[in-house]
Amino acid sequence: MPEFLYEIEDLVKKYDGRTVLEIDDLKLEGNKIYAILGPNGSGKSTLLRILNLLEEPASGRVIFRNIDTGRVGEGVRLKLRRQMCMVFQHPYMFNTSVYNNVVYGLKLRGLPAAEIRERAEEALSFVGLKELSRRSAVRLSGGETQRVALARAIAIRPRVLLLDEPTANLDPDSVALIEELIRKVHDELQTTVLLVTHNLFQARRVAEEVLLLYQGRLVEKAPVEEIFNCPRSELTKQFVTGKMIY
Ligand SMILES: Nc1ncnc2c1ncn2[C@@H]1O[C@H](COP(=O)(O)OP(=O)(O)OP(=O)(O)O)[C@@H](O)[C@H]1O
Repeated sequence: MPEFLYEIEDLVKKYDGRTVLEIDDLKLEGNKIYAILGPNGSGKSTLLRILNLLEEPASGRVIFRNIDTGRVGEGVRLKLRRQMCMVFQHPYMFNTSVYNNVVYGLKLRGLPAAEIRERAEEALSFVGLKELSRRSAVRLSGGETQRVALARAIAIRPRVLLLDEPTANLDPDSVALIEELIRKVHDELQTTVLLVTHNLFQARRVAEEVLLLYQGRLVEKAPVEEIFNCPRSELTKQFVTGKMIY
């Protein structure tokens, strides 16, 4: 087992020549829940996409489980990507049943039919939606849609779950349910979770460690209690106390 799940070294990401992310050193452990916080445009989603190997940095290294992802071919990269799963704020649902949406990634991976069925049923039970399996996935509430997206991700049994604002625009009950599921995925399936959120309270409730980004830089990375109670950086202090204007 590698000591770190991810190691980032001297990473620079640019869009149209403009640097949007610059992280010198970041190490993430396996089997933890991390929240990624920061103002709009601070690079949270970009960091998530880079960790998901969806995008490559302009320079620097992204090491996943001791493998330098910039030095491998497409085949290995795909294998690494299949250990990760990203869930978006507005997950895309195929216009078919909930069940068919959950089995999609499993079919893509060519798993045997019996295992596909077993995993899909297990995942739908996990998120408490077994009774909705035959329903149309495009006619669900926002909270149900997120739970189907989580079931679809869980069925793949990823090592890392990357969540980009999964509860934005949900009502408080749905938010509570999704947060409970995030913890359950971590506790019962030993999945590492990286959660991008604007909700400071959510970070406090769910995360074990917090990363604060500001203008593309990693300002602070610390256990959740430290970030909220005794942050080292003045910027973090301003951010968590709501005094940062942005
Ligand atoms: N595909 C792209 N092309 C050009 N610029 C981009 C692209 N994606 C992001 N950016 C820019 O990169 C910077 C970081 O964006 P990013 O979406 O990662 O921030 P964020 O912290 O997730 O923001 P938010 O909280 O608003 O979602 C922003 O200035 C954004 O405009």
